[in-house]
Amino acid sequence: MKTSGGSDAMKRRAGESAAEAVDDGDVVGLGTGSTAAHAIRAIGARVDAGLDVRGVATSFASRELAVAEGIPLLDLDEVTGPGAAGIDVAVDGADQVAGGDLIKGGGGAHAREKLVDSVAERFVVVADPSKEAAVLDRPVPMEVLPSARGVVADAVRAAGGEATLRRAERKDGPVVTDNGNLLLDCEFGEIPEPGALATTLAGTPGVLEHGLFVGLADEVHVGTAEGVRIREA
Ligand SMILES: O=C[C@H](O)[C@H](O)[C@H](O)COP(=O)(O)O
Repeated sequence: MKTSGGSDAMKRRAGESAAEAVDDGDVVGLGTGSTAAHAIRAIGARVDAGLDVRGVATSFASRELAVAEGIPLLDLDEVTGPGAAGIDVAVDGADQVAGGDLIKGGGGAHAREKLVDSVAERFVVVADPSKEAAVLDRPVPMEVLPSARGVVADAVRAAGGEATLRRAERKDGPVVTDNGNLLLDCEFGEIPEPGALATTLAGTPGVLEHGLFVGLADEVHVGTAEGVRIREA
C-alpha cells in the first residue's frame, strides 16, 4: 500500500478515533491510503469484538484489507439507489485538508472514494498534521480516459495549471487506476477558490474524476503527538 509523509503513530490515532464514529448496524464507507488503513484495522478489531457492520470498499487495496480484517462487504450498487440502505458513515484519508475542502487521489483511488464519501450521511476525514493547510496548494490528481490524456492536459494548461502523467515505479509506463484509466497530477499553485476550479475540471471532456473534494467533509480527525484533534468541517 502507498504510504505518505506524517508519522504512522499519528495516522493510527486518527484512524482509531474515526473507527469509534461507527455504530452497530452501520454501512461504512472504507477509504483508501495509509491513514484510512488504520481505521479499517480498528473497525476490523471492533468486528472481532462483535460489532455488526457492512463495509463498502473504495479500492482494490481497501477491499483486500477489509477482507483480511473480516469486515463483511457490500458493493456500492447494493446500498445505493431507490429504497436502498445508503451509507451511514465513510472514513477516508486526504492528501491535504483546508477547512472542509480536500485534495485526494495520492493513491489514485479518488473516483470511487468520491462516490462513496459524497453519498455517506457522515464523512469523517482522517489525517495527521502534515496534511493541514490554510489554502489548498498540492497537485490535484485527475483520473482521465487513456485517450483523453492530451486533451485534458491542454485544458489544465488553459485553466492555469500544468499536468504530469503519473508513472509507475516498478513497471515501465503509467500508473493505471482500478478503473483502467490514467492519472494526471495537476499543479495549480495555491487554490484559493477550489469550488470554481472543481467546476472547470469536472466540465472537461475525458475527465473521469478530479481529486478536489469541496465541502464534502463533515468531520476531521487529526492524529497528533499527544492525541487526536476532532473538528467539524
Ligand atoms: O487515492 C488515495 C486517497 O485519496 C488517500 O486517501 C490519500 O492519498 C491519503 O493517503 P494517505 O493516508 O496514505 O496519506
